[in-house]
Amino acid sequence: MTDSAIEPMIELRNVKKVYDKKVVGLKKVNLTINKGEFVVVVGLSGAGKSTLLRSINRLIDVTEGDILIDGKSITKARGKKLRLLRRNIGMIFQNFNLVKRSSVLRNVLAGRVAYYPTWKTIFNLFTKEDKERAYEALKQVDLADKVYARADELSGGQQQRVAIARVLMQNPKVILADEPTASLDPQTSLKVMEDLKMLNEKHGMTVIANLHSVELARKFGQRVIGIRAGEIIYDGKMSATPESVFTKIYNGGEEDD
Ligand SMILES: Nc1ncnc2c1ncn2[C@@H]1O[C@H](COP(=O)(O)OP(=O)(O)OP(=O)(O)O)[C@@H](O)[C@H]1O
Repeated sequence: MTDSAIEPMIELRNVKKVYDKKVVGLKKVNLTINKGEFVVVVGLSGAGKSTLLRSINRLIDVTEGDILIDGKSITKARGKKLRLLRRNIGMIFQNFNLVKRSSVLRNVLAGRVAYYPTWKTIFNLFTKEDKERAYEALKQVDLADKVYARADELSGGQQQRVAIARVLMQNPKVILADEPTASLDPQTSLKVMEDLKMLNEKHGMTVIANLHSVELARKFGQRVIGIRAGEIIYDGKMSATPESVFTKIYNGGEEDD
């Protein structure tokens, strides 16, 4: 992206999250993520990485502050407005979140539910065009041959790539990936990250990924955000980030777990 094309996609303004009136998840976070960025978030367990991602699509409500998605406040949105904003945000979870007893095709089509009235999705009335799109999405993650398989017949890495095809069907502006490779082996993790990179580069989606692996963070992130105890303690271009930053984020005086 050229500098002239820099536009904010996600803006957090003084965002604070306190759980049960006592546990601090995020402390007055101010952050802007621009359109088309691939951002990795790193930090110890309990630092607040999931809280950050879950606040952005309002899986959890923040205690204070405001979050804007492409200029619109998700914090204040209700009803239809909230549904439309959420349609612009895709999620990838550590545990894939597939309907395990359903077919791969059905799972990928689920990416379109926000575009249909509920009764149509209950009766599985997806258009022929969407079924073709689902097949195309599966092709892009190299799983076209699994279209009629049951989701739970697939390996963990394949299931995560079905989740990526589902996000492709949803066609959001933003993807939030919460530890997408935590339950996968190193080689499969690499493939999943390559697919996320494809969504970013080929489809222009803005990606924020929480990662435990510094190696994967280094390889795929253009920008790195370090979080400790609910605060952003580092934010910079990956290419300009020395190893010492990671050492500090992971060994900076916080107890692990
Ligand atoms: N639902 C909840 N209720 C109460 N406290 C919570 C809840 N979710 C998270 N917390 C607390 O908020 C803080 C931040 O947790 P969060 O899950 O965001 O961290 P994380 O960096 O994503 O960690 P991990 O890598 O282990 O998922 C922690 O102290 C955690 O115990």
